[in-house]
Formats: sequence, C-alpha cells, structure tokens
Amino acid sequence: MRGSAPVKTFDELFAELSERARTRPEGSATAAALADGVHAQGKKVLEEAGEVWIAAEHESDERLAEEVSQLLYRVQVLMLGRGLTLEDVYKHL
Ligand SMILES: N=c1c2ncn([C@@H]3O[C@H](COP(=O)(O)OP(=O)(O)OP(=O)(O)O)[C@@H](O)[C@H]3O)c2ncn1[C@@H]1O[C@H](COP(=O)(O)O)[C@@H](O)[C@H]1O
Repeated sequence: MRGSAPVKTFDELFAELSERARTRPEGSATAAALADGVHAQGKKVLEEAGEVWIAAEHESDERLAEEVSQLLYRVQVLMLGRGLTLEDVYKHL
C-alpha cells in the first residue's frame, strides 16, 4: 500500500477495485490479480494473513497496520474474483 496516498475507507477501496474489475486498465495490480484467478487470489489472502500474524507478534504498530491493509486489499480482490458485493458480506455482520 502506498503510504502517502490519501486515506480511504474499506467501502471506497472496494468501489475503486470494482471499477478496476470493470475496466481492467493496463498496469493495474488489481486487474492482474483478478486475471490470476480465485486459486491465486486465495493464496494471497492466506499469505497476507500469515504476515499479519507475524507482524502482530513481532513487529511495530505501523508494520502491522500496513500488513492489515494488504490483507483487506487481498480479501477485496478475492471477493471481486468470486463476484461478491459488500452487501453479500455485510448482511452477515
Ligand atoms: N491497496 C492496494 C494494494 N495492497 C497491495 N497491493 C499489491 O500487492 C503487492 C504487494 O503484495 P505482496 O506483499 O504479495 O508483494 P510481493 O509478493 O512481494 O510482490 P508482487 O510480486 O505480488 O507485486 C503490491 O505490489 C501491489 O501490487 C495493492 N495494490 C493496489 N492497492 C490499491 O488498490 C487500488 C487500485 O490499484 P491498481 O489496481 O494498481 O490500480 C489503489 O488504490 C491502490 O492503492
């Protein structure tokens, strides 16, 4: 995640990634991750979850926050890969 980017919410990121999924612009990390398929998207979720765990036990608050942001990103990519909406998830909260 780019540290100097303006702050955005979970919903705002999902809207941005949904647009990337729709338009698939060249150079988009999201478009590439979506093209990789659900198996690869799931592996990324697991990888980032492991990094969150390690950061929680051994690293700074800032590193942990960065890893959590990447996990949230990877979860959103997986949701888009499977065609889930935020509402599909929020109804279970
Ligand atoms: N928040 C993120 C974000 N978090 C992580 N990543 C991607 O995940 C990569 C880092 O993941 P890893 O730790 O797995 O990295 P790595 O395995 O060492 O490197 P890779 O070979 O996977 O790139 C970054 O290089 C990005 O490609 C993200 N890519 C995009 N976003 C946001 O998504 C939006 C759309 O981005 P684009 O799709 O690139 O336009 C923008 O707001 C971005 O800030």
